[in-house]
Amino acid sequence: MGCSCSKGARTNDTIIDENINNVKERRSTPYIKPSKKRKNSASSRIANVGSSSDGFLNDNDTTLAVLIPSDATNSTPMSSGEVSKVNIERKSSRSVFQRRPNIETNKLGAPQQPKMTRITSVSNGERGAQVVAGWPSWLASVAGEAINGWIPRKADSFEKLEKIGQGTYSSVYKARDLETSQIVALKKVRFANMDPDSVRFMAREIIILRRLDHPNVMKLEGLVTSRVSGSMYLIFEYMEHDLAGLASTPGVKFSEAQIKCYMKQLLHGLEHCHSRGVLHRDIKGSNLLLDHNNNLKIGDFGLANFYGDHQKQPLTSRVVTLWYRPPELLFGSTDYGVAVDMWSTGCILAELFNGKAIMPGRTEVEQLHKIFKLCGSPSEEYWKGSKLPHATVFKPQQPYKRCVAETFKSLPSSALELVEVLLAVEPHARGTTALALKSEFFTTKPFASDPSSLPKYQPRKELDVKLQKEEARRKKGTISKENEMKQVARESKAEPAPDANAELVASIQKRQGENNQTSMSEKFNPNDDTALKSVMVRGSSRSPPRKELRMQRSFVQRGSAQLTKFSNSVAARDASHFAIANPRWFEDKYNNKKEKQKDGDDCTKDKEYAGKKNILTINCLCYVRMNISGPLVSAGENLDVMFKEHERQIQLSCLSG
Ligand SMILES: Nc1ncnc2c1ncn2[C@@H]1O[C@H](COP(=O)(O)OP(=O)(O)OP(=O)(O)O)[C@@H](O)[C@H]1O
Repeated sequence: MGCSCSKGARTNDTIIDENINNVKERRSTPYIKPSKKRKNSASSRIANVGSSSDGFLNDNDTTLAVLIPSDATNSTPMSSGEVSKVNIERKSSRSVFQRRPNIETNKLGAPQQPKMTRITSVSNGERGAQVVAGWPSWLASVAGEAINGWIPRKADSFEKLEKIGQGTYSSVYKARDLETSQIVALKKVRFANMDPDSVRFMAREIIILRRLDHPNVMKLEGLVTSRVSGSMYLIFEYMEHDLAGLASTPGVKFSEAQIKCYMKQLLHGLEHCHSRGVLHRDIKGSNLLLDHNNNLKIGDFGLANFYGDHQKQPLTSRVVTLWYRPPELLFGSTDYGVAVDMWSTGCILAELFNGKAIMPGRTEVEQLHKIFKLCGSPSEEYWKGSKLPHATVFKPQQPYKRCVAETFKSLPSSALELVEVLLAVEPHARGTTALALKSEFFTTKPFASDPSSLPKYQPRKELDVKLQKEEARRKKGTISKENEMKQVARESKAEPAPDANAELVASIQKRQGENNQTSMSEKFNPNDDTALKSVMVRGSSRSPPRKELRMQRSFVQRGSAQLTKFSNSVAARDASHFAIANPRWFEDKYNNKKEKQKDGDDCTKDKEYAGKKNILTINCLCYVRMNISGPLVSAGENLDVMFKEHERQIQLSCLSG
């Protein structure tokens, strides 16, 4: 899915056709008029309760309509030719409450890859109906498809209990559904001035979530929105844990059967996503949520997108958290498939046995180096056949030898075998979820445990929130040194590197590069506190070494031309300081036509989103310094020398810190 400002001359009607032809409505609950109450589903109830005391209703939410996923009972499939017509015609009479036709199937009954879905404006008639249903017009006009067929739930039918997570563009609250007494998670999405691009971005997440229906995929239960406040809540089942948090809990050690249990669920969930034409593109432990019975659900579809043969637009390569990012994305591939999720899955499998992340790179260059050192460099044929934008720059003069088996010799052989497959440097060799599920890892003893037979763990979310608050206070300098050390000791040992964090700096640099072809040394003043402030190396509380930026700076000077082309920097949370210190980035971010044309809409949106991730994410408990790096040599220079030098610089800067 791209966005409505994408290329091509397709009409809205065509777009609606595609969407309707390919969307399977997950809800089977018939639409119930708001005056009726339903008893069984959190998502299909309409409350009539008064205001909650926690302010949930205080920001104009008293006027909110509560949104309820709905379906009409009439769902007769129709030919694609009919769909558009009927859809357009029906919208006035049946408005938004019609059930969506099922996803198309091929002759064998297998679901066909959905065509690329575009978020698009709906017509006035449909929008009008959506507004009547309780949706704010700003939402209906931009994200009609995302809300189509659903009606709002009222905010006052939920009692907010506490904040349990802070995402990049969202806050997540634990809340009680007052109609069912069920505990749910409410993900509040903010929109800056109801900015259409961010609304579309959120809409893509909703459309994707609505297309998925599997026990191992987080289910979107419904939506709550405000006519006026510019925020919206996604309702999810409440999950007590996430895999990264659990794995890093002191005293928690997973057995082989337990790891199999989690991996099996992850692969089943992914299999479902892939079969529906969805790539997750951010598989990592913290996005794998677990309920109290150890049922795993893949969450956070904020970076997910559709893929497949129909996918004509390039996808962005700037997705997936760095530690879990496959080499083809680091090479700049914009035409990729399920293999990206398979790579991340391989990283998680090895990590669960290893007890810590296996390739914790801090820059994209370092990440690639770690990949080459562990998994070997790609074959000659791969390089020859590769049209990847950055491949020639990164081709080492001497191939790197693979040493996965030596590195993970302590793993059970069937696990190692699967790791070997999933961490193949060449994407086609990673196989599919189905193949992985048939591997010996799952078919030999000890078999995967039943989730409910696993130990029940103490919920950690509340603790995590406390830790985040402490961390925030610490950053403000209000926590004593002693407490700080305690804090560091509690930090997760396998906390991933900042999310898709190259994008922010890349965007900044790109924009700066386009406007001002000067070297980065002028852009990053090593004495500038905005770039250096509050930097903490993971697991250490020492202050940021200024040297690093200086060294990186001189590095950059050599390769500045390349750097403006594709910065591979890894910015930590502190990128936010930099971003904030560069307001022009904000001004430019939606106006850079050049970038849009070049990268396609998906790329642009994802970069913007990833940029936002850097700005807003504060839930990670670990911090790394901002490394300004990237392709530091011009094509033709010796890559091995570059890697060595890069590593030396990082080591030096760590030592000098
Ligand atoms: N259903 C849920 N139950 C409990 N906690 C949840 C649930 N969904 C999300 N969370 C928590 O809220 C936090 C943010 O959620 P999510 O990852 O969906 O948002 P995001 O803005 O995309 O975040 P990120 O920047 O980490 O990718 C996570 O740390 C997660 O643990």
